[in-house]
Amino acid sequence: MNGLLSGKNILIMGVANDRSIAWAIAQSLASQGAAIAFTYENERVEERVRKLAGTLPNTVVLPCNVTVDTEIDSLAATLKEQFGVLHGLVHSIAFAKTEELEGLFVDTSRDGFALAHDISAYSLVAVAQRMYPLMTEGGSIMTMTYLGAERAMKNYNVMGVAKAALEASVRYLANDLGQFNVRVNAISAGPIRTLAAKGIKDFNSILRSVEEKAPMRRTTEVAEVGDTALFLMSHLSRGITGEIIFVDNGYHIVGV
Ligand SMILES: NC(=O)c1ccc[n+]([C@@H]2O[C@H](COP(=O)([O-])OP(=O)(O)OC[C@H]3O[C@@H](n4cnc5c(N)ncnc54)[C@H](O)[C@@H]3O)[C@@H](O)[C@H]2O)c1
Repeated sequence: MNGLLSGKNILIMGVANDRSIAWAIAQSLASQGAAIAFTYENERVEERVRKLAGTLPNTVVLPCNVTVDTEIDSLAATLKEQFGVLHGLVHSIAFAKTEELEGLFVDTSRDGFALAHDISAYSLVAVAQRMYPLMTEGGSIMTMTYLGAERAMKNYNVMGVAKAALEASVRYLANDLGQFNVRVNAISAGPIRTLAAKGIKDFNSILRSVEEKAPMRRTTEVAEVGDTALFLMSHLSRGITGEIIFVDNGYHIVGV
């Protein structure tokens, strides 16, 4: 097959089920010929991830809980063995305690703040650190963020602060890794009903407000994010790094 990503090896982290944004990204990348390595967080999701990966050609499935450095080390070693060269990394991982995603941000606990930042922001740095040395032919790294990084949004709370750290990390990583021909960007997606979104209180009212106010008058479809990820992973975006690209049907540009 001669696609935009033929001959490219891409690591996708963050598939939990067929609603995961990472899964939509995988489908877009596979449609253009990418060979994909998937990771799963733990045994609870392993079976589901293996089943999904099995529906695409050229895939491998490996474990990686991003809070454990040794698991990221083993992942890098296995990828080096299996792929030799890596061309892309998709980071689509976040977590905060449910109780921190409602009520007031001012009530955030020390533990909850640290955990949300560890999994949702630091993990990008931890993974990029071990993967860029495998990108010997140049590479593209991307992560997933949300408007709550820039605006104080009801119930998003500590996750918004973690996303702000993630977006700043994108810029610092981009500045570091450009010299190795590695680009680092983020997609800021509009709200999409996924497992992670279930944790956010009143998610339905957020979707309704987007339908009313977004210039395109509709919510974000997961395939729209997948196709932008395809652009970011391909040579078509070779001049873009350190950028946050909104895929939200224009919602973020609208005032009252
Ligand atoms: N759904 C939305 O509305 C929306 C909007 C903008 C950004 N995002 C972001 O998109 C990304 C993907 O979320 P999603 O909506 O597809 O939900 P999802 O629940 O399908 O994906 C979240 C993933 O994070 C993984 N994860 C959590 N803790 C982990 C750990 N310790 N180690 C390894 N993996 C871990 C989970 O296994 C899961 O695969 C997240 O960063 C999320 O914040 C989501």
